[in-house]
Amino acid sequence: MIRVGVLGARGRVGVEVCKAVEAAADMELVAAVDQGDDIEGLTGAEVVVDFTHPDVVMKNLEWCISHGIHPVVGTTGFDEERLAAVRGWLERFPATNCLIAPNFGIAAVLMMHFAQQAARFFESAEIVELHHPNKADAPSGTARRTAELIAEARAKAGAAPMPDATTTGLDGARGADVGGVRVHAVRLAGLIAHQEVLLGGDGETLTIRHDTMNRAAFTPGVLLGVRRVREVPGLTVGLEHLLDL
Ligand SMILES: NC(=O)C1=CN([C@@H]2O[C@H](COP(=O)(O)OP(=O)(O)OC[C@H]3O[C@@H](n4cnc5c(N)ncnc54)[C@H](OP(=O)(O)O)[C@@H]3O)[C@@H](O)[C@H]2O)C=CC1
Ligand SMILES: O=C(O)C1=N[C@H](C(=O)O)C[C@H](O)C1
Repeated sequence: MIRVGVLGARGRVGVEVCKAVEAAADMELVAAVDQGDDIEGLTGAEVVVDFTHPDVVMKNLEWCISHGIHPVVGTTGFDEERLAAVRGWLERFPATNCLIAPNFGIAAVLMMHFAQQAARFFESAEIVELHHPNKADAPSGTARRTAELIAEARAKAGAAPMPDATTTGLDGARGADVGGVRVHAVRLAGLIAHQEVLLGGDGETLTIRHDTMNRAAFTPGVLLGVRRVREVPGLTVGLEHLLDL
């Protein structure tokens, strides 16, 4: 039995993660911790799943790693500086590993993978992410990661800058620039989590769309991470590394 703790246990995703861990035959939910609870309650867990908030996740990770607990992290807001800090903590505690995934949905991981594969065949690529209005961050971690993957694929292929003759207009109208890829964030009541990757070329376009219908959709990926994190040394970023893509 894997002893699992959950941070953000009363949150939208945390609730689903607790249910999934409790239903898994090879796991035991030993601690469910949320805002105002004592993090020391996680002592005794082998793996901790974190779905909290970008403002608190770094403190949580430092605590878990320094206590020899392997974190599986869904919380977003990671940039290179944050990832470097996590790598530094893991170097000090080399028996501890960490998985950070901007999206634990299997279909979302495939969407990112397909976008990366397609990127080099098109002149233009833009991303539209659409989420519920209670989301803390913009753009989404998924959109930011997708843009990075597209930018990497374009650079590797020696692609020219994307055509864009815009010189005037309202600030923000062209979205955020992530490595040269424009990312547009929609926040709309009724939505959960969705993304379109728009690719355009000579006389044709390709749209890759992903839709999350409920938050239980993240749990098979989270359980996979919990099962595998102890075997994958150091820091792993992205669930794709645990899938045979
Ligand atoms: N990687 C993935 O597949 C996915 C990632 N996410 C990301 O996960 C994060 C959480 O999303 P979501 O569940 O919608 O958010 P919620 O706000 O619904 O849940 C977060 C929970 O964490 C609690 N919390 C805040 N600070 C702490 C703390 N220091 N210790 C313990 N608990 C704390 C919050 O309490 P309170 O409300 O009182 O502050 C809340 O109950 C976001 O960054 C989101 O982008 C979401 C979906 C999928
Ligand atoms: O906050 C959310 O809801 C989600 N956050 C993650 C992100 O920022 O990419 C994953 C998914 O989009 C849902």
